[in-house]
Amino acid sequence: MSLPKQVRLVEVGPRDGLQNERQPISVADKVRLVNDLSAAGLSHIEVGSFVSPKWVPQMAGSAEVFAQIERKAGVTYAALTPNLQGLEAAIAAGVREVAVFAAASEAFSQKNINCSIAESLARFAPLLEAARARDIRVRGYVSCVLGCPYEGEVAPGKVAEVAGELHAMGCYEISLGDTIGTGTPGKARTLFDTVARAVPRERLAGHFHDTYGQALANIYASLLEGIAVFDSSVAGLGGCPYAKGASGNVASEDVLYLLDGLGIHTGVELPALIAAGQRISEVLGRPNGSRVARARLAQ
Ligand SMILES: CC(C)(COP(=O)([O-])OP(=O)([O-])OC[C@H]1O[C@@H](n2cnc3c(N)ncnc32)[C@H](O)[C@@H]1OP(=O)([O-])[O-])[C@@H](O)C(=O)NCCC(=O)NCCSC(=O)C[C@@](C)(O)CC(=O)[O-]
Repeated sequence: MSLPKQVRLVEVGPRDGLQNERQPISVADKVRLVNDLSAAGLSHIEVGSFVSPKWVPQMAGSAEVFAQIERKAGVTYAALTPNLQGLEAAIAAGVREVAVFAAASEAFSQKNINCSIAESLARFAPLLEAARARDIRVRGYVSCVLGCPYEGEVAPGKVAEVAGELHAMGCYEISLGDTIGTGTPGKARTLFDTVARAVPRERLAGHFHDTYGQALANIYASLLEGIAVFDSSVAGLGGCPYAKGASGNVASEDVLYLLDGLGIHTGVELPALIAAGQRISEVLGRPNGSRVARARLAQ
């Protein structure tokens, strides 16, 4: 299969990137990050989550962040919602696109959202129905697609089953999450090849964490499978609070450098993205997790 000419980057830094941070991050800093990202040309930004504040305290101020961001035309500002309560809160905050999140591993599902995979899908059904009635788009995630921190290997067929159900329920796109970053390129290809039998390829996205340094290789392998949507996190921020050892998502700057090098259009400007990542890294007092940013900033 030939490489896609265009890729949509879904920036998950403000949500997946910051959700695990224990130190307080001001609403102003979160708003600045989102605005910096849209200014860099990102057209799809996950701004926050409407989940239980007891489970993920860092996302508690998401409504305030949504109230204060500058909304650029043509940019999707999305939020994670685990249930109807989250959807209602998101709608009240002016959100027009939400994401539900399931897993391909029972143990991870229990740890992350306190229910089985089947219960989570049953919980998402009324959410999708309510969202459809109010013209809210819903994206779906499947976690642990290339390994689970509690169960180990995960069968591609199980991922296909969960992804297929989310798609059948009405999720317009399914993002496959290598939550703990254990995937390798051959496995990523087999995964997409398998899941594409249940969900059309153009409805699939890749969400790779870089824990084992395989994320860019996995993205390249996925491009070869015809996947043209990738989630990434500026400065490589983040990790899931319910996946011990999950480091940040692959850095958006590094993915952009790869795609620019392949001549694949994204609409995102590397210098502005590097500046956004460096700024939030300084706010957090962390080294910048993007290799490309570090190299460019050292020049
Ligand atoms: C799903 C629940 C709520 C179940 O949690 P539960 O305790 O089973 O829920 P419950 O329905 O029994 O409610 C318990 C309390 O939570 C409240 N509650 C209930 N729902 C909400 C809501 N939406 N917003 C705010 N509050 C809520 C509810 O009102 C109640 O409050 P109380 O009466 O005790 O004061 C909980 O487990 C939860 O919030 N989990 C979120 C976990 C999370 O956000 N994980 C990180 C995101 S997933 C991820 O990072 C992976 C991904 C997507 O990036 C892809 C990848 O890399 O794999």
